[in-house]
Amino acid sequence: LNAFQRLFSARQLCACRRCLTRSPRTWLAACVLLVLCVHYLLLLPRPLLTANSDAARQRLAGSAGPADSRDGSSQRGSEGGGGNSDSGTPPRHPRLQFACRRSDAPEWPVDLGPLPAGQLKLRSDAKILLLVDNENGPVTRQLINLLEHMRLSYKTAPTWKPLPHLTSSDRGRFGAILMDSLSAYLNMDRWNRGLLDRYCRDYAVGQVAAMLASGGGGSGGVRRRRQQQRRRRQQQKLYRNGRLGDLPVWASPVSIGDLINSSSSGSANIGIHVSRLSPVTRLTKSGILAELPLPGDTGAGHWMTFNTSHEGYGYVAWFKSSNKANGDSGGDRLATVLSDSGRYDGIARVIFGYDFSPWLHAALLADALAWTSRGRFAQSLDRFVQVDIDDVFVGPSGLRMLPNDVDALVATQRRWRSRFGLSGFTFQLGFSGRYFGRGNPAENAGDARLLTLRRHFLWFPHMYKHNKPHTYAISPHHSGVYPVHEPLYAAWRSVWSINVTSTEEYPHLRPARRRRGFVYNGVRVLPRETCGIYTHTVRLADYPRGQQRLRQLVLGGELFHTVLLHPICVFMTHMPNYANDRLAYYVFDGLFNFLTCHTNIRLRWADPQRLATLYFNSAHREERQAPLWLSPCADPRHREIWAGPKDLCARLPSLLIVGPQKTGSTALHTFLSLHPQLLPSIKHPRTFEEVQFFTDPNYAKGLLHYYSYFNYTREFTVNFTVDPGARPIYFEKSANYFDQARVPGRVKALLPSARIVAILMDPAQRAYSWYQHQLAHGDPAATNYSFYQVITSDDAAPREVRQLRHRCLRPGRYANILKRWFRQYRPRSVYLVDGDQLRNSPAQTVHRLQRWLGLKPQVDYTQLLLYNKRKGFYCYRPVLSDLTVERRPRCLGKGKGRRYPAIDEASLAYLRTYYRHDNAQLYKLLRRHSYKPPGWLLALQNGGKPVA
Ligand SMILES: Nc1ncnc2c1ncn2[C@@H]1O[C@H](COP(=O)(O)OS(=O)(=O)O)[C@@H](OP(=O)(O)O)[C@H]1O
Repeated sequence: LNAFQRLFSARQLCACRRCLTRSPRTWLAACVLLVLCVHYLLLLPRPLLTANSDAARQRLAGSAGPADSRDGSSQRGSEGGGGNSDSGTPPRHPRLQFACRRSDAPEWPVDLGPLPAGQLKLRSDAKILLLVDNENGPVTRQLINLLEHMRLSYKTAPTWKPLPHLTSSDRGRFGAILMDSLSAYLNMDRWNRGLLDRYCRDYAVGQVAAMLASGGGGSGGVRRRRQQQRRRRQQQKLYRNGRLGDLPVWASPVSIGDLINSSSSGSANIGIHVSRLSPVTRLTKSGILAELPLPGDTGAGHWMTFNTSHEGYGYVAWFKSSNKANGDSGGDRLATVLSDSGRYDGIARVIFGYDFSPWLHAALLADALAWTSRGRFAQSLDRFVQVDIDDVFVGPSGLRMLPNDVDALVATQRRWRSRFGLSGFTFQLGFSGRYFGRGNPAENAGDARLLTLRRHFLWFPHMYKHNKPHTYAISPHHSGVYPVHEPLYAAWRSVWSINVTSTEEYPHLRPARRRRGFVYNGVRVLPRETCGIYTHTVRLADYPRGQQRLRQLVLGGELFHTVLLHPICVFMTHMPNYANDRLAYYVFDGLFNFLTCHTNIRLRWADPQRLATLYFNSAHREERQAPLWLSPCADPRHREIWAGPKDLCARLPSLLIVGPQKTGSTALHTFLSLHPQLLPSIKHPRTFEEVQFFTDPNYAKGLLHYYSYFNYTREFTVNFTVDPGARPIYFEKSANYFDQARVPGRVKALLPSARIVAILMDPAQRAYSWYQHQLAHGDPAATNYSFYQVITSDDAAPREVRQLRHRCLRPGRYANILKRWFRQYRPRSVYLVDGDQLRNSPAQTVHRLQRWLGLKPQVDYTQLLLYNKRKGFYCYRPVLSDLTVERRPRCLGKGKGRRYPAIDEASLAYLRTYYRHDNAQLYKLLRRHSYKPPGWLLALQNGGKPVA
């Protein structure tokens, strides 16, 4: 009836009724017409007729093809009602087709038993321990990528080395153990394996591991080859009888090619069946049949399949070749993902027989982590999706939206709301008024239609004349959003009260998994994701590097991963994606269909205000911080859009003395300042020579704040005539940079080619010096507790004592801290000063440093630094602007080089033990990177005897 009503207008229908009542001949004609219609309807494709039947529902829900063609036809109706009836053209946009199938395999036994109970005393910020056999291997990279996507914190440790500390103060540090290679775990040395298993049992921590048929890939390098050989040997040892070490599981590799060939009807009937009953599946829809080859599969060919008869094990996913269909004997089923509820040895496990490149394994990995951790690492099933359309009026004539495209926009909103549960879904349109009505007549009609239907959408001001304020605004990155265009944020707040926006890191995008939101100047900035379509992607046939790429991106690729693993996704699309081939519908319909077919994800929509509240209040609390300030100097496009002072790039420091505290950093800073080419930062009234920009709360003050420390005229410093080729080097010293975890990344982002100087002195002496410093400042913890009491205090001690202990001990763990810096800077950009040498022979120390910095001219520090008997330290002779040197040396302030009793024996002994492991690590680290270890470290490694 609906179809009839659509085919004929109301007037035609009434006329028809009048005819029917008048003549019997018309009655006859009507009957013939009716018979023809019935006949036609019976010939219609079955899914339409049996939409409620089970089979049809599967096909409709799963296959974007038939479902969408139905939707397409109804949408066609609505589009036709608006624009297409004008032109009479059929819908132009392509549809993304894929098979959505349900498993019909008999269910495999499942482990319904409870997970083992342990003490469950985990630290509240429990991490995942990622045990890797191949640090740079593809599986490790995949795992790290997925963990970053899920924002789960992790610690990587090699399987063949001693395990990291698993507990701290009676609490477990790790909530799950993830491994790139089960065979490496099974071949671990007995002590490590015992320790790990014991930890897992005691703290009810599960294990998730991959077991590859090939034993892990990788090529090149002698070391790499040796590792491969080792792995191969491990595998061979493991397969002697096919049993996986001491687990009651047998494994055998299987080739997908062979499986497909052996199937009677080709690849169509080969797939991975996901259990309907397994307790592991959560994000992944149970009972699906994922077709092979799986989208996202990098195609290594061989899968590892498992077999077990132990009742504690359950099959999460398996192959079943169709030529043995309905094989209730179970002989043709080959498990690819296996779960172990822990009834065998008290440890819950999930084992994967392939890497994590296929989307199914990415989803099952998230499920496995949630299951083995009893929900600790479980994400919500809600996924909020917002779609922005940039520059709705901007585009060359011939590519812009027509009235029917605008109607399709409204119809799509409605369809997504009802079909995908995106209740209230509304497109956000970027208003760029300057370009309104700049197309051909049909396109101008499209622009007009957009305005007529304006209330169907949300709008944000964008680009030219931001005269449509709304509480959500997109940063116009053309005018310099990145790092953050500070005046723009200020204007948003003060003029339009805008407090939410989203942004990309223009012009260098980070991969989706690394994008983070931030709050700046009261504006909450959500990270924006890319969905593979841009202004220039207009037609599917012309999609860059082939349409197959876009297909893969949606069906299990990066875009699928983005929504699968991120609770909140803001996508930026562009006006031409909704005209022409309407690629936006191709992408999002395909994506939503694929997600609803294969996962239990609940698609949601919220307006930007709510979205920002959700994002910053719950899921990403830690992101309520300042943005990461990137250098506007590194890229010409950045420099072009930088709206701040033009000499910023020349003035940003290229040398940083990072501490740690109490190692002589002030002395080094003062001595370096004597050099005419080195220009220190302006003094701060409270922190003196220290800028402390990269630590909180100063970091939030922004780039201009940092710049202000270096914005002075040359007269401020000594006006030497230096080598004409030499340029001034701005530098700063902040001793608290060294051990703050966020600082190396922040420094690298803003000063990518800076040189870093750190001073290493005996950590025991450093800890004691800090205690004396606090004592001199009247710190109650230092006043009321002895040094020994402070450093040996435990978690039951008063808060201020624990804090002091922390500040005494933590910066001395040099190896761990230096590794953080080495992750950002190559060792050749990091100079390490021996603290004892700086104190006892500063001239030689600074000479070496000025050579490393390549300074011209070289300054003779033996003339400038003189030992002062009264002070017991070296003092300096200031250099005057007329190149003369002051006669009377000046010493550092009374807070540097204090007089206090020597450290007591008991404290020293305690600290020697405390730092033993760290010092050994430091020694190795320095050797590995070809540094000469400082004298005190050599002496300690030499059993306390000084080394010549
Ligand atoms: N020439 C000279 N003059 C004075 N002091 C010197 C000098 N060379 C090294 N030292 C040692 O520097 C220690 C202070 O370190 P910092 O400047 O890094 O301290 S701070 O973190 O900036 O507060 C300071 O620590 P204390 O002896 O505990 O006061 C000194 O041991």
